[in-house]
Amino acid sequence: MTTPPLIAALTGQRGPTPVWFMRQAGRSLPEYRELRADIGLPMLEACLRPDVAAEATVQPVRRHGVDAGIFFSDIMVPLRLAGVGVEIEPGVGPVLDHPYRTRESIDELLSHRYGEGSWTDSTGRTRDCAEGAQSVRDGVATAVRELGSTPLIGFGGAPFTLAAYMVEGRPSRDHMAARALAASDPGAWDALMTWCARVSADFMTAQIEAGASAAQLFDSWVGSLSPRTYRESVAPYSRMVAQRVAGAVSPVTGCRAPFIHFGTGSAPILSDMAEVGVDCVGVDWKTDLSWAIGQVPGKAVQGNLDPALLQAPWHVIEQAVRDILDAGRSAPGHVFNLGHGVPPTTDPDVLTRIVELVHELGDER
Ligand SMILES: Cc1c2[nH]c(c1CCC(=O)O)Cc1[nH]c(c(CCC(=O)O)c1C)Cc1[nH]c(c(CCC(=O)O)c1C)Cc1[nH]c(c(C)c1CCC(=O)O)C2
Repeated sequence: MTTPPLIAALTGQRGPTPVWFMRQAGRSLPEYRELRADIGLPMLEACLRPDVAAEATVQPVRRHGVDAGIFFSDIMVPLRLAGVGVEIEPGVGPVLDHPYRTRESIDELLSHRYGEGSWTDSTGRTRDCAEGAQSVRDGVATAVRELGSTPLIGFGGAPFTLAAYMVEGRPSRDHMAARALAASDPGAWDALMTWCARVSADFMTAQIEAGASAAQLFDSWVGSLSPRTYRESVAPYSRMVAQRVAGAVSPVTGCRAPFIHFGTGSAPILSDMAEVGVDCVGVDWKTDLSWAIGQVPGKAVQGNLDPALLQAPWHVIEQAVRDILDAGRSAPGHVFNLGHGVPPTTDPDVLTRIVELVHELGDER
């Protein structure tokens, strides 16, 4: 069986440049909006319907011809399946029943484990977390079957990004409360970050053992940290996730899942992120790709088209794609992607056209 271009690029083998898009499943697709309207479930419950998760995963692959599916779930799902009260507020993001910023609230959390306990759904019914964890595995297995030879990427949230939502209780611009806790109560911070690392690693492991061939750890909000705080208070926990996930074997490849690590605002810490134990570093749109490649020698890179350019005239997009592909050739491996997620208002035909261009030009690698 030939190695899929995504896996080849992530493992430093020569081959055509693969392309996929963060947030490719979602509101930019009319078929996704129709699917969500038909089922009428809140986001996190929709993620726990195996049929819905599989269909949402496959939709962008079917439409765009991308070289990977990413499992349709959310970084908040493992928290929900550990019994944490959290919802996704449309247009806002994750909102928790209460913040976790005292030692008492964090100690109470430690008794919760991924797939244990219960939660209450939108109809008021008490749901079993173990049933939800099985839905994740079933959704991955269904998506893998429907994807055929196209690999599936499993994912999770990095400990800092999860902890930032938990301490703040909702989205925050600067994560001040989370950063204050790390500085003022290292014991509470260690307990919270260790818990987030374990819950997210268990979620990613479940996806790999159900058939995902690669894995991505999203540290979306890592850009609010100083390099010193990242190295001292965050990197050790991201390393815990990478080490735990490295022990998972995909039944599709028979191997561990190549590990991609992405964050936004990460230029000052790119080399530190690479050192937590990754095969590939995702580069945000604010960072010059050639410079980034120099920061992470020996690693594949992923990215990094500015999502804002998706609104630009085609000649602007084409030149940017060419520049990124040219820069990517100097890395051991390059996966073409955006420098963050697909904006919900994106014209999906533009994404399809970018895939065609990358496939046309990327063969010259
Ligand atoms: C920070 C973060 C979250 N979730 C995620 C991150 C890291 C990626 C990133 O930085 O964008 C990860 C994520 N969330 C989702 C995916 C599935 C893959 C994909 O979308 O392609 C992935 C990989 C589904 C989703 N997760 C969410 C959507 C939008 C839900 C919808 O409107 O249908 C999707 C497709 C909801 C969500 N979930 C979260 C946010 C900020 C939002 C947006 C809220 C909004 O603007 O309405 C938390």
